[in-house]
Order: sequence, then C-alpha cells, then structure tokens
Amino acid sequence: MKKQNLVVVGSGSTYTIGMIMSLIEEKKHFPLRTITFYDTNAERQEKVAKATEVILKDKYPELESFTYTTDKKEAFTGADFAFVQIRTGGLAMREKDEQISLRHGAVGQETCGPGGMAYGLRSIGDMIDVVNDVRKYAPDAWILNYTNPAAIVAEALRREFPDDEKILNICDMPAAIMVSYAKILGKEIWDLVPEYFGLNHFGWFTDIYDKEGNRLTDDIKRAIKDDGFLPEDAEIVNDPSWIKTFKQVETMLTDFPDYLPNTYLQYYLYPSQMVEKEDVKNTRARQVINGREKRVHELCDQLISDGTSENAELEVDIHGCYMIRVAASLAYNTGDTFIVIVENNGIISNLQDDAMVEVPAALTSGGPKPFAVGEIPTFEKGLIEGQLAFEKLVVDAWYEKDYKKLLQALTLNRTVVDAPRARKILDDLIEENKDYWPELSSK
Ligand SMILES: NC(=O)c1ccc[n+]([C@@H]2O[C@H](COP(=O)([O-])OP(=O)(O)OC[C@H]3O[C@@H](n4cnc5c(N)ncnc54)[C@H](O)[C@@H]3O)[C@@H](O)[C@H]2O)c1
Ligand SMILES: O=P(O)(O)OC[C@H]1O[C@H](O[C@H]2[C@H](O)[C@@H](O)[C@@H](O)O[C@@H]2CO)[C@H](O)[C@@H](O)[C@@H]1O
Ligand SMILES: [Mn+2]
Repeated sequence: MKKQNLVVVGSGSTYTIGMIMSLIEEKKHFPLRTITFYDTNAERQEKVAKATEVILKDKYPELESFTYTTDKKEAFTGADFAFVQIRTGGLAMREKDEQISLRHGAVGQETCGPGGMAYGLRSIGDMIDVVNDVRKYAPDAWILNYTNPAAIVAEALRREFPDDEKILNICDMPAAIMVSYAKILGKEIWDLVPEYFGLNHFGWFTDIYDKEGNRLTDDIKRAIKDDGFLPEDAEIVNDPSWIKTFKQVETMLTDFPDYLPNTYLQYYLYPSQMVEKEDVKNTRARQVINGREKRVHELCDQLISDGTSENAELEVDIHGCYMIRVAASLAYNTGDTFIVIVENNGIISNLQDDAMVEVPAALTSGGPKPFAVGEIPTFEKGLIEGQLAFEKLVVDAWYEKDYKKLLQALTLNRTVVDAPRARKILDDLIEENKDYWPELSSK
C-alpha cells in the first residue's frame, strides 16, 4: 500500500486535532508518509501544530515527517492529498452573519439563508486561490474540500475549474446522521448503505440498507417516532444545540414522512420556530467560540505543557474518519460508497444537469461514480429548485459583482422570503463584509 503525503489546509482549524486522531485510528486504511500543515495564520496554526507534534510522537512514530508552514511552495510540493478546511473571516464573521440575520427576524445560521450567502461570498475567492496554489505545486493531488458553505463553494469551483477532475467537495452531516441510525440498529456506520439525494445541507435519505441488502428504513423511522432521535458522534453527543437539532428530525418526519431528512432542513421548513429559539447575544458562533474552540485550545495547551498525550482526552470523530475513508477509497480504488457533492448530469433525472448535488457515489481512483437517483417527487424537487436558484445567484453575484442578484437570492431563500427584509439584511451584510466581499455594482 503506497503511503500518502497529506497537507491539511487551514490547519489551525478547531477540527484538526480530531482529524489527527482519526488519521491515527484509520492508519491501516490510509497510511501516511508525511503530514504537512498549512495556514495563513501562523499563530493559530502553531498552537495546534505543537500539540499535534506531541500526539504524533506518541501515536504515529512510523510517520516520516510532520511539518507546519505558511509557505505555499513548501506546503504543497509533493502532496498526494490536500484536505481543505478554511474559514475566511473566522468565527468572528460567522457571529456577525448570524446576528445580522436574526436582528431582521431571519434564521441566523452558518451555512443557511443570509449567513450562508455572506459566508459563501467570503469563501469563494480564497478557495479559488487555494486550488490554484495547490495545483501549481501538486498538479495531481486530490483536493478534498470541507470548507463551507460547501454548496456555494462547490458551485464556484465547478465554474472556475471545469476540467479539474480531482477536486471533491464533501460534508460530514449525512455521515453524522448515519452514525445515529447505526446506533439505533446496533450496527457500525460502515455497515450501512445509504440512498440519498439533494443539495448540500438540503437533502433526504430515501432508504438505508445493510451490506446484505436488507432494507432498514422502516426500522429507523419507527425508532425515531417511538424513541426520538439523538446525536451519537463523539464531537456532538453532549452538545445541547445539536441535541435540539436532532430532536427536530422527529417533527420533520411526522410532517413529511416519506423520507428521512437531513437535519439542516429544519431551517427551511420551520424558519419562524428557529428564529424564536435563537438569542442574538448567544448565537451558534458564540457557543462555538466559548465551547469547541476554547476546549480545543485548552487541550492543545495541556498537550504542549505535558509533552505527552497520556493524560489528554482525545477522541476520534466522524468528521475526520469520513474524510479519511473517502480519501482511502480514492487512493486505493476500493469503490466504497460515500455521499459526496458532484455535478448532476442526469443523476437526478428531473433536475438541471449543472446542479451540484449531494448523492451516493462509488469512489474509485478514477473519481466518484455516482449512482442514478432517477425522478424525484414534486415537493422535494420544488424545494431543491428554489434553493439551487439561490445558490447559483450567489455565485453569479460574486463573479458579476451584482447587488441585484443578491437581493434576488435572499428573496428566493425560504429563510427570508420578504423582499424589503432581504434588502435590509443585504445592506447590513455589505457594511460588515467590506473587507471580504467584492465591491458590488448598482443597487
Ligand atoms: N463540510 C462539512 O461538513 C464541514 C464540517 C465541519 C466544518 N466545516 C468547515 O471547516 C472549516 C473550518 O472550520 P473551523 O470551525 O474549524 O474554523 P476555524 O476558524 O477554527 O479554522 C479555520 C482555519 O483556516 C485558516 N484559514 C483561513 N483562511 C485561510 C486561507 N486562505 N488559507 C489557509 N488557511 C486559512 C484560519 O487561520 C484557521 O486556522 C469551515 O469552513 C467550516 O465551515 C465543514
Ligand atoms: O455549529 P457547529 O460549528 O458546531 O457545526 C457546524 C457544522 O455542522 C456539521 O458538522 C458537524 C458534524 O456533522 C458532526 O459529525 C461533528 O463532527 O460536528 C460537526 C459540527 O460540530 C456540518 O456538516 C458542517 O458543515 C457545519 O460546519
Ligand atoms: Mn456540512
């Protein structure tokens, strides 16, 4: 098995330590020769890198080298895989997005509605730069992207790099949901075979099977209706916000029983209820700053001062394992099935070809081979087409620097709807995003 050279882009991320633990857990499936960290923020990167050094010394002694750098050439030369997880504007800008939306009575969320639009307009330029930089020094590397909003980023990268067949955008949410299904069924996530369709953070499981072909969908639906639904992945199992989110699946399933929903549909199906639950002074970004970010930084400080990982609480999570299993399937041509984001081209037969859809695909060294979904029903198709138009308008607006298209996008979005409200939100977002968005043409 060829050992891989991995570069983590955005290595100062709050997810990096979990990713490292997952790389250690999964070393049989995805053995590494080298790990390199790349980040634009040297200080943020250094804390995570120094803690990573301690963990790797204890748990990955066979690794040939671990380095961290802010130099692109040094980072990307020789890479086989780039795992990309950047956040342009940081959690501080996420908080602004969420607060502005909420102040105008709309859902304040990282990737949905106005927050998703604002974040998308910040991410696109940096993501295009990252791909160009990786390609300059590692023309054949796989670029696996987690950077959000993945739907908007994927659409922009599709337009910018139409011939690049080694960029793959993925999301861990369907996998995190499957971890909960697996728990209900008394199985492992990797024993389950999903049938799923939609856009990123906007989709449905139509069926779940086991590897022997037994259909388990009704068992899962029954269990959710009888006992409710809870997160089970280590990263979110005790998080009150995620517990609330998973509980909402039961309501969605009662109202719309045909398919098992992605948790993110709560923001589009119950926007008023979501707004009522939120506190503008303590949106999700603030909870993450005081929660995951603080916890990860304290853990790094402890590892660095102890010089050993013996006493540290280190956990493997689905976020890291999912990315790694995807990479292993691409690297070693195993053809395993994962839910990934690809260009439609007839997969969903009654949806436009140029949509970036989230569907199961067999991952081979020749890339993802998605399975046909066929025709989808009117309700889900209608919802998807509205959301897709929103996403495409946002990317149009970034390229064309067009205010009008952003107003159209927000007005179309189910979390906003009202045109005067869309305009107020947009104007406030423009003010706060001066350093990140392109300067927009005429109002
Ligand atoms: N696709 C998914 O399902 C999924 C799941 C979890 C997180 N994410 C995404 O992963 C990303 C990281 O999340 P986080 O909460 O850990 O954020 P974070 O702010 O903690 O980390 C992001 C890191 O990226 C660095 N960075 C910013 N711009 C950069 C650039 N141009 N080049 C290199 N590095 C850069 C920052 O300095 C920071 O260290 C976000 O985009 C988040 O939305 C996606
Ligand atoms: O609000 P946050 O920052 O806690 O989460 C936002 C992200 O939520 C999803 O990722 C989950 C993931 O599904 C779960 O397995 C675990 O690793 O936690 C993550 C969140 O903490 C979503 O898929 C991402 O796109 C969001 O960025
Ligand atoms: Mn996601």
